[in-house]
Amino acid sequence: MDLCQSLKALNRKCVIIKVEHLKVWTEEEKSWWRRKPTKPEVIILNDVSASLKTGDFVAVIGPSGAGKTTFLVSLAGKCTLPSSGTVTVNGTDARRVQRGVIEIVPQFDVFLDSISVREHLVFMTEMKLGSIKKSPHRQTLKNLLTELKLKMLQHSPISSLSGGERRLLSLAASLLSSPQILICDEPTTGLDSYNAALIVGVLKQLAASGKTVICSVHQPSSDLFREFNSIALMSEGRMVFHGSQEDCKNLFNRFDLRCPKNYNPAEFYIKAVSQSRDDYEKVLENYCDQFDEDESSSPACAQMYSQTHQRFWFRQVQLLLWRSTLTFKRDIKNYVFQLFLCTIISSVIIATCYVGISGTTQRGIQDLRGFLWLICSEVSFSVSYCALYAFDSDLVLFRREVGVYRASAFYVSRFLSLMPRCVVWSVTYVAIATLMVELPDHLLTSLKIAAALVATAVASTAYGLGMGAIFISTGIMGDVMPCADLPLFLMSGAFLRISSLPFWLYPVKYFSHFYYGMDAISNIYWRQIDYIDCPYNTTSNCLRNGAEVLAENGYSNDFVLQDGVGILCVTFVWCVLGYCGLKREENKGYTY
Ligand SMILES: Nc1ncnc2c1ncn2[C@@H]1O[C@H](COP(=O)(O)OP(=O)(O)OP(=O)(O)O)[C@@H](O)[C@H]1O
Repeated sequence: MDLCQSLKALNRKCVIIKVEHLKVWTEEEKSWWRRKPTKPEVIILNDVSASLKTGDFVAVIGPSGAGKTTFLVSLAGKCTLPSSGTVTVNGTDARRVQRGVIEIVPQFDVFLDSISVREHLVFMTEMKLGSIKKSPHRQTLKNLLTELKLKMLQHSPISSLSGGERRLLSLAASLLSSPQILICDEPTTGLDSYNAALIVGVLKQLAASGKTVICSVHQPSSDLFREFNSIALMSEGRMVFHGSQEDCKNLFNRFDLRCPKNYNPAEFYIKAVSQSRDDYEKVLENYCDQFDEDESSSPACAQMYSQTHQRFWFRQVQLLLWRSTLTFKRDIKNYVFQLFLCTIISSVIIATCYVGISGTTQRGIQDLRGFLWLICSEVSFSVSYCALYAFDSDLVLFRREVGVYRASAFYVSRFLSLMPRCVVWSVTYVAIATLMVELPDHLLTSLKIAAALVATAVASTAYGLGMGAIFISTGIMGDVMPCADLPLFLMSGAFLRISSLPFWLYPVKYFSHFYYGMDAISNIYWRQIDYIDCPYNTTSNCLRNGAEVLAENGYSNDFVLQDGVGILCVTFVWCVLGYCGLKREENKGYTY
């Protein structure tokens, strides 16, 4: 019986993952003007085959750049690079297995830092398992907090955790769904020996309980390395060896490659395949996959495991909003400061400049127009620029949480989380800025103007969020937005009579939230002005009442219906465009 046959006989366990002739590469990049290759195609994984069983606790080792992370991400079915070959989990393509069967703990943790450990885990439990009010879910969370020594830290903000504690939290979130296959990318890197041993101990227990645990490990100590019952040695994108520690030792010994006493075997194997190409080739030639082709289809392997499901869309929105509220509560000082700086100070400045103005005189018409434009533009610009960067900080988190919730739920929750700002900003502006202005029926008119500005602010938020989502990956939204703003605010009627617009530009006004906002608040004010004083000795044409002012600007007659429908349409269009931008980011896949 040759070595391969004896290995096969020894390893008759249930094969969970089967990797066959996996090849992963990056595509050649060309400059778009000269069509010359700027970056050649790079093969990252080259004809990798392996079979992983229940109870395997695999250490994936190899020199830097060997392809370990790419291999792990492919096992999890999350690799977005071009590939050929297959990765199957009990016969099903890894990319299509049920949610929660495979979980990956990436090398770099990404969390919403301002929330606490418990809040993060409650959010993940709710998203992955179901209501935290259900006793089994509460128990799962409690057990994980105890087993991973996170109980004492459960109320600490994630920002205050050490690197090791963050790793434990990442692991806890992955274990919530009780995955059959757990993949960890360098779980011990950067940890002290106590925390590294703690994590490896937990992972070993999981493997002993019948799960498959695969970890890439960077320079593991001899003690840690011994804990793994299987190793996968990679070099230059190839699987040099995969099997038990004993088999690896025997295989290397056959070629007179003996690990000296007291020498770390992991380091020895990595050194052997990195230093001598002959050794690497010899081992590679004699390495054989240890499992039969048909093992993955054995009845014992047919069970499917974890019970996770995606929550209803509305519940996802609610949970995401709950998480944003937690961040908001922690950052409340910041928001109050923003409110003071952006709104209170600027509205006080406006109020002091427009003391006592009234639209009942010819001179007052210009002042009133300027005043209305200022409050409309200040509100629109401040909320839209705030929304523009809303996804900037969240993108990495969003791409890390791909699959946990739907992109549409995330978009809607982000949009809704900005609504309080639209109300508070508009009401504060109107309340302060109109204090010294002479308005007919002051309170009622201010309330009407505030309501119109809230609606304009909602459309401006949709516009800012949409632009942010469309240009998010390029990071140029701050450059593009001012260009897009220009035609939109020219349509407001504040700088250019709408009736003077060339006919081909006329439709643009229907895309402008500035136009609808100005049209609404101008109508609210000027419709109440029945008489405008016209001095005898004036040389210019007099506007006799508010209706003439509105007509001169080119504002509408049926403003409630037109502006209401217009603002709804603009909001909807920007939301759809923004959602498409975010969906494009989601389609790029999981970031690791
Ligand atoms: N998306 C990508 N685009 C271009 N090159 C990539 C991409 N992902 C990986 N690579 C390249 O593929 C090679 C293997 O990367 P990988 O991260 O899988 O190696 P690794 O063994 O995990 O390395 P390390 O131990 O340093 O983390 C590296 O040379 C890397 O630069």
